[in-house]
Amino acid sequence: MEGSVETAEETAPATAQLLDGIQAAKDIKAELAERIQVLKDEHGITPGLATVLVGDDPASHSYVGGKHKDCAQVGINSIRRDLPADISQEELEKVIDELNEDPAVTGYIVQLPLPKHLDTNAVLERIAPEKDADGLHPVNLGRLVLNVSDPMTSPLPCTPHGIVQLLVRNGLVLTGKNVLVIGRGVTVGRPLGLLLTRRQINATVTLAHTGTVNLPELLAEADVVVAAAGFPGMIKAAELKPGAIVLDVGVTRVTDPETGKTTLSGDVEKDAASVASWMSPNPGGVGPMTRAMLLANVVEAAERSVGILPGA
Ligand SMILES: Nc1nc(=O)c2c([nH]1)NC[C@@H]1CN(c3ccc(C(=O)N[C@@H](CCC(=O)O)C(=O)O)cc3)C=[N+]21
Repeated sequence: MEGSVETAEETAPATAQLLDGIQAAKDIKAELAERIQVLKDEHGITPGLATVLVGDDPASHSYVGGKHKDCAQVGINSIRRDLPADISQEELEKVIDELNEDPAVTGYIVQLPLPKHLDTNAVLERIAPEKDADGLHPVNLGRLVLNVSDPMTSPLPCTPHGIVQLLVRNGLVLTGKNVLVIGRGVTVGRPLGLLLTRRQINATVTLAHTGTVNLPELLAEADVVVAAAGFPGMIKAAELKPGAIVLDVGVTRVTDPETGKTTLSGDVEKDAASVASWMSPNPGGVGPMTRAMLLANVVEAAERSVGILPGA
């Protein structure tokens, strides 16, 4: 049109900056590799992560495989305990007791979900708190509630800690911000609320869930949205406050009814990037950070065991 000068900036669609979990996880792994070298050279110990996998769910197998690859990359020994789907509670608890006693195992995880006939809470409580690499033992979650949980004393849950690291490492400050966490699960939403409201982060947190009746109003006010509900595509661009920071945590396997092909889908629609200021992709966002924080928990457990204070 005559008289109007269009610049590239005006015509190009706005796109959020990337909260790149692959890059941040790579940086964290490089830092951990150095600390692992110190543990080996100066203290004569090699950190070891064990995984307990019950049954043959393909998704669980692929996650556990990824964790062992991560360990190899940074110099952590890894130990696999793959157990039959029909294992009894008693037999599984025997394996837990063995891992608690095994000096080669610095930390370990029991891959969730467990088959329905097993008592998950009883298994998680049986893990020695100092070997709890997931940070999900009641003692460690209790320390988080009591706000005596920092890397010096006990592990933090991996996904919430990974989310905080992803924000902090990109220079994002949350003091006084309205953070909307969607999902009250024990591994993400509930502990994340506790982590974000500590003085170091100082955010104002709203924890929404399936009983929430005013999600649109909450979204319109949210400076930061963490979607960890497990409903594919539930968050759309038009619902967000312009400039919001968006973290997509949910993962759902979606099977196309026509092709039968299965893909992973996050809770956030891709077009949200046109409204958000920062957005974590899925995959490539919080998932790799969760895995990096698992490694961090194992390294920190090893450091504590020889009297080094992690983070000191
Ligand atoms: N005791 C226990 N601890 C867990 O931490 C735990 C668990 N059980 N059960 C299952 C969930 C799920 N979870 C993921 C971690 C990383 C990715 C991840 O790295 N995802 C990649 C994509 C991987 C892919 O393509 O399959 C990404 O987001 O880029 C995914 C999922 C940990 N979990």
